[in-house]
Amino acid sequence: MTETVLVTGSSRGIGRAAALRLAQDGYDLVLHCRKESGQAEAVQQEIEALGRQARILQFDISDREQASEVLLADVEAHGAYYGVVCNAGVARDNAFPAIPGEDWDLVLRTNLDGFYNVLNPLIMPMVRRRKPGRIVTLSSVSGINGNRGQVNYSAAKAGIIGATKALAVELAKRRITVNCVAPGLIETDMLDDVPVEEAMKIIPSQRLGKPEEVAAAISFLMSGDAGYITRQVISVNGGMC
Ligand SMILES: NC(=O)c1ccc[n+]([C@@H]2O[C@H](COP(=O)([O-])OP(=O)(O)OC[C@H]3O[C@@H](n4cnc5c(N)ncnc54)[C@H](O)[C@@H]3O)[C@@H](O)[C@H]2O)c1
Ligand SMILES: CC(C)C1=CC=C(C(=O)O)[C@@H](O)[C@H]1O
Repeated sequence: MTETVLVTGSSRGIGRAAALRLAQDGYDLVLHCRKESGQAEAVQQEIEALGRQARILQFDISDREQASEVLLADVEAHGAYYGVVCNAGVARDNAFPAIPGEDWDLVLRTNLDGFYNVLNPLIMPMVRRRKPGRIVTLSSVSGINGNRGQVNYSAAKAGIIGATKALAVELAKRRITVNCVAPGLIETDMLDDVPVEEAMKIIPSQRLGKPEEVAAAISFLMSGDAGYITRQVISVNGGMC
């Protein structure tokens, strides 16, 4: 039977690339978007053209009730997932004294609370499958190193690493691995406001990464070959440290 993987925020960027790569790997997909269903439908069509199935869920990952309701209804209708990629995320950059409270809350509620809101309803159905499973979260070089202008984002992304490692310990004996991918600067809409020429000075590879290069790491962690890898953070960042 074909296994199913949920990728949050899969209408564009890294999430889209991950969904397409996982479809090429042979999984059926549960795509997810907050509201822009046109882009998600385009990804759905690309996946169906690859011969795999894809359905689309819509919810705001910072909305605990909505996330739980939509996810539990999908699991009830189609069964528990083999894999989950917690990819959706936002940044609202500013020097710390200038971060308004609402941008602190938005970034923490989306990136860090999103971990709980998406995974909490899904874990017990995955455990009850009594089969191997895979969870991959998305942190950032900012979560590992801390980054100027990203105190809110760095806090949330560091929190994701801690949460990922702790959940990995809880689920290891259930054969469910939990790992994190930490990208550096990747060519997506998220970089629209980032001064890329400045950033280039700190990237040894001297180029931005491609969403497909992050998707390749996610693909490996999702695979059967990665069954003995858990509680790890894999950086995809051109050598930034
Ligand atoms: N692009 C980079 O350089 C970079 C670097 C490190 C980490 N990341 C991380 O990778 C992940 C993907 O980023 P990307 O570069 O593809 O960005 P992106 O902005 O292109 O995509 C982010 C996706 O998340 C969705 N999303 C955001 N908030 C949401 C919410 N509240 N509810 C539902 N969906 C929501 C967006 O709609 C979008 O589809 C993010 O977690 C990001 O923090 C990106
Ligand atoms: C280092 C800096 C230019 C940077 C790191 C990580 C990002 C991310 O989206 O995770 C970027 O926003 C960027 O600020």
